Amino acid sequence: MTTYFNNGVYADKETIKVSIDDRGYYFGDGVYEVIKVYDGKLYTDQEHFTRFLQSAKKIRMDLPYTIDEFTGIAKKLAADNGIVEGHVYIQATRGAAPRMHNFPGEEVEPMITAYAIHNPRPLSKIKEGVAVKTTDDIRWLRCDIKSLNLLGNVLAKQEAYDAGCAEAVFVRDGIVTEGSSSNMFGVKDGILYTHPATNLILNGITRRVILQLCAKHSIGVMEEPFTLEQFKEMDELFLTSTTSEITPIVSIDGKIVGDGAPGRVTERLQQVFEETIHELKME
Ligand SMILES: Cc1ncc(COP(=O)(O)O)c(CN[C@@H]2CONC2=O)c1O
Repeated sequence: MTTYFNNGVYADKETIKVSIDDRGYYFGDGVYEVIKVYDGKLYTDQEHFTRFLQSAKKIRMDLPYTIDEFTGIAKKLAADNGIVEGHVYIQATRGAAPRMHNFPGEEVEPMITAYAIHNPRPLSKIKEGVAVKTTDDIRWLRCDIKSLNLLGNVLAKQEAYDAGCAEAVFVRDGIVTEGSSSNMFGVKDGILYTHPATNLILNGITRRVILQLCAKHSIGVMEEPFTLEQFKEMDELFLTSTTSEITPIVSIDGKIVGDGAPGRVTERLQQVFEETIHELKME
């Protein structure tokens, strides 16, 4: 599998050597993106690479390429590896230097790696829905940065898996924020609710597509905080992410959501989301 490694080197993954002094390895000092590939084409790549540069800037790291240059790297990886349905993973760390918390000298360049892999759409989960488990949101207060600092997310996801659930729902001071690797949505009386895009959540690209689709199809939206109690009383729940698309939630902490099947508004959004994928394929 060809992999992108600093300065345009495309090599077999097994041949790439990353320094043990890399700050991503020491501190999680870096940022990342996951870009979906449908029918061999990148989906919402401009939005992902815009966020990639924004995340880097938020941690005071300058990346050496433009959005279009990153898009070119991702397209080449998808093409070189013959990816039809999958995703491109890309990350940038602050580079390799002797371990010290403060930033290394300017001679140390960011270390960028990327690869493209097959990853079929989770169609059964999208159709049937998943169970989720709540957990305290004990993460730092810059969840808006798509950083490599994912220990809080990893522990939450494992806690959900240990309980036989697919995702963890973070609750901070009684308010539902997001999932360990997804955004959270609820539907009550036909109105869509989701946490506002603040420092407490990642402003997901899929989340943005959903809100655009709601505006286009006249589905009311309330981007305001809601309590876990309110979340559990919603008629429908679903989660979104690049890899999960729109996945219905059929139970939360063992409590059945609605009638236990994906809701009407959820399925409508899945339908119009599917149309955006079809439009990409027709380009
Ligand atoms: C904490 C968190 N919130 C929300 C999202 C949804 O964002 P997107 O809609 O932009 O994907 C993700 C996606 N995380 C990526 C998506 O797939 N795997 C990941 O780690 C995430 O990690």
